[in-house]
Amino acid sequence: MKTYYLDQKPSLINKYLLEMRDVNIQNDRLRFRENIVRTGELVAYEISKVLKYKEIETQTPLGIALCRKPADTIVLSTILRAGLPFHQGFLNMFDDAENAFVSAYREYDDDSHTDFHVYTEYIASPCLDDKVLIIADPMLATGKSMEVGYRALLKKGTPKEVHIASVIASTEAIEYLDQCMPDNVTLWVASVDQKLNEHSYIVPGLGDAGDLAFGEKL
Ligand SMILES: O=P(O)(O)OC[C@H]1O[C@H](OP(=O)(O)OP(=O)(O)O)[C@H](O)[C@@H]1O
Ligand SMILES: O=c1cc[nH]c(=O)[nH]1
Ligand SMILES: [Mg+2]
Repeated sequence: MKTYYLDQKPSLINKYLLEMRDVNIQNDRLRFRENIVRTGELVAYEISKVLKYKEIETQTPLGIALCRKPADTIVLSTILRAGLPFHQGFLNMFDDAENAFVSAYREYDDDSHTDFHVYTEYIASPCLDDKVLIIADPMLATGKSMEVGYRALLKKGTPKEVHIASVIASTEAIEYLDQCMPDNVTLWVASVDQKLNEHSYIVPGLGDAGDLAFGEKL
């Protein structure tokens, strides 16, 4: 699985990551969501550089200009709920894309909140046959939500190319996805952290992305 690490080069992604991680800044929910949106926009721009384009002659007021646009239909998909602002960032850039939504949630096996299974309940997706599928989820901790979401989406068709995008991924999640995803999948991560804690949260990470964006859930 080809993987791009986007914080390795200087860009504003680094500043947005700092603000999302900082315990004194991240509790401003409006800023937290906006930083995820903005990171989504920048990751989408990076992905846009590897897509195929077709040439189109377009009429300007003064003549014909040869322009280009993405050749394939793009489907933006996300995993509810933390994925919503990240998805919005992608949609700001790929404004005429089709869209898909999958829910995934952890169900812990006991009160210690260590072992869990990931279930998916809801899916709304267009046909994915021969399209470019981008799956955006800000956090890849164990990688299981992404795997479950990806498998649920594949019931809606066979994309020609798949891009997985995340804000923070653990090394474990990258290794996990590397062994369970096929060759036509490319991973784009803003940043990588080495550790997971006993609850499978990324350390240092940023905490719970869904709660920071939308508030705590029961
Ligand atoms: O790689 P994993 O170990 O599967 O963990 C990552 C998942 O955790 C977060 O969602 P969460 O389960 O917190 O749900 P939420 O979006 O409703 O907060 C995140 O958005 C991923 O979907
Ligand atoms: O670190 C993590 C792991 C799962 N979900 C999150 O929001 N953060
Ligand atoms: Mg959460």
